[in-house]
Parts: sequence; structure tokens; C-alpha cells
Amino acid sequence: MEKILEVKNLRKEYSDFILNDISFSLEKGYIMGFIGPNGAGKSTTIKLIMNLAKRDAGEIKIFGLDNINDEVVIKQKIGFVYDQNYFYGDLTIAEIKRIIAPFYVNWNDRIFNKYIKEFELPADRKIKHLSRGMQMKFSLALALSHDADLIILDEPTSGLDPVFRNGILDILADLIQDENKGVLFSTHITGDLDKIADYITFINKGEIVFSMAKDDILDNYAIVKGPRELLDDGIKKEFTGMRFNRFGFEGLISDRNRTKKLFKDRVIVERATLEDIMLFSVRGNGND
Ligand SMILES: Nc1ncnc2c1ncn2[C@@H]1O[C@H](COP(=O)(O)OP(=O)(O)OP(=O)(O)O)[C@@H](O)[C@H]1O
Repeated sequence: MEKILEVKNLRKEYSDFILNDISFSLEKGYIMGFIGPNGAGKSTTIKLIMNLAKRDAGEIKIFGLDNINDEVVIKQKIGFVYDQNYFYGDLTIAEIKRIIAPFYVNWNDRIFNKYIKEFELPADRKIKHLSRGMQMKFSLALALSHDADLIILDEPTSGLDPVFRNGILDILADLIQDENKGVLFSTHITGDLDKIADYITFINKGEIVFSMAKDDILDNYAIVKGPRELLDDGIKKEFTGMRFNRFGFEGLISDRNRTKKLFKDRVIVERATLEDIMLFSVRGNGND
């Protein structure tokens, strides 16, 4: 399998935050969801990949090339959608397109116009007068109009209504039918990833929790519910995270096969969603 993006032992230190030893890779033909709570380090990682911030250590390869030394070549083939509008607000959609298009060797006006029409974007409207959803769609139209092989989206769906969100997800799912392309998609709306992601990379407090195939994650993790008296300190340690209510406990376990051994049939075992996994992992264990 050919790697389209490879991040190895990446490190970045800010005064109050350290992104530490981040490693993951994305193969061609797949969508990777990049999840983590607020402040986990998702945007920082993406900025380092895009060489918008300087790494302190580690290595980033895109299409097998170094993301700094070969930045100019690489950027021709990356479509980037950032979580904020970074275009000059007084220019119109058509004016910004005219500025950006010449930078790309493979710019395709026909595809751009197709998206503008599909997204119902008014070409003569100033950026500052576009809604957040329209700005996002405009960014997406730009990112998809130069034959990019790696699409990186930082929170593309946050603040968008479900209809807009689903439209974006459909486009990404279509895009990946071309098996030469890959998508890295950061979000905290884990429901979006249930629909389209093949792999999930989860970071918390600047560190990787896991980077795995989504199906493996959902097959292995489970929510276990049962009475408190089944728990002792040893058993509590088996859980990634736990909460208590008046009926008993509810906990996330990363290896559902362990539950039979630990509890026999005295607990209820349910499939965990990505949201459960994120919430319980962030909360941690032992909060009684
Ligand atoms: N330029 C900077 N200088 C100092 N600290 C920074 C800088 N950029 C980011 N940070 C810090 O790094 C941490 C991680 O931020 P980051 O934006 O990467 O998180 P995130 O996972 O994208 O969060 P969110 O989901 O809220 O966007 C935060 O504590 C933030 O304050």
C-alpha cells in the first residue's frame, strides 16, 4: 500500500502545550478522521503538516517527499480547507479565484465552475458577505479544483447544518472513489466519521491515543454496564474511562473479549460509538 501521508515522531512545544511524539500514516484511497477534544492538538498537527508552523522534531512525508524541502511541489497536489476564512473579505469569489488559480499547474476552471454552481455560490459576492457555510463551500471548491491527491480539512463541518454537512461528506466519499486520493479530516463531530471514515486517529492532550481502522476500533471497544459491586480497583483499571449513576457503572473497555472473563454474564455489553470512545477516553477513570 502506498502512503500518501506519513507523520513520524512529530513534536511541537508551545509555552503551555506540547504536541508529543505524534505518528500516523494515511494510505491512498482512504479517508482518515482526525479526532480529539478542544485543544488536543489537531490544528497544530495540521499546521505542521502544511508547514504553516515549524516543528521541533520528527518527520512529515507527503507523497513520499519531505513536507518542508519539497513544499512547492507537494502543495500543488494538496487541497487544504482551513477552519477559518483566510481570504481577504472585500474581494469577491470570482476575484479570489482569479488570484489563486494561476498558482496551480493543474487548475481546472470547468471543475471549479461545476462546484460553484452545485454549491449555489454567487460569484460576484464579497467573501465577507458569505455565510459560514458558503465560505466553507467556497474553500472546498478551491481545494477540489486543481486535481489534488491529498485533501486536508480542518473542522470543515463545524457550525454547519446537517444538510450542508452531508453534502460535504458526499463529496468526500465520491472523491475517494479515485483510489489515488486520500483525505485527512479533523472534526469533533464524530457522527460524520461514522459515515465516511476508514481510519481514525485520535489525539488527546497532545498525544496519540490510537490510529486504527475504524471497523477494528468499533469491533474492539465496548460499553459495559453493571452494578457497582462488581468493581474492585483491579477491574477498574481494565477500563479506559468510567462513570457512575444510581443504577451502577458504565465504562469503556478497549478489548470487548475481556468482559466475559471479568464479569461472565453479569453485565450488559454494548457497541461503543466513536463519540463514546472519545468522551470516556477524555474523562478517564475513577471519577466516582
Ligand atoms: N501559536 C501558538 N502559540 C501558543 N500556543 C498555541 C499556539 N497555537 C496553538 N497553541 C496551543 O496549542 C494547544 C492545541 O491547540 P490546537 O488548536 O492544535 O487544538 P485543536 O485540537 O485543534 O483544538 P480545537 O478542536 O479547539 O480546534 C492549545 O492549548 C493552544 O492554546
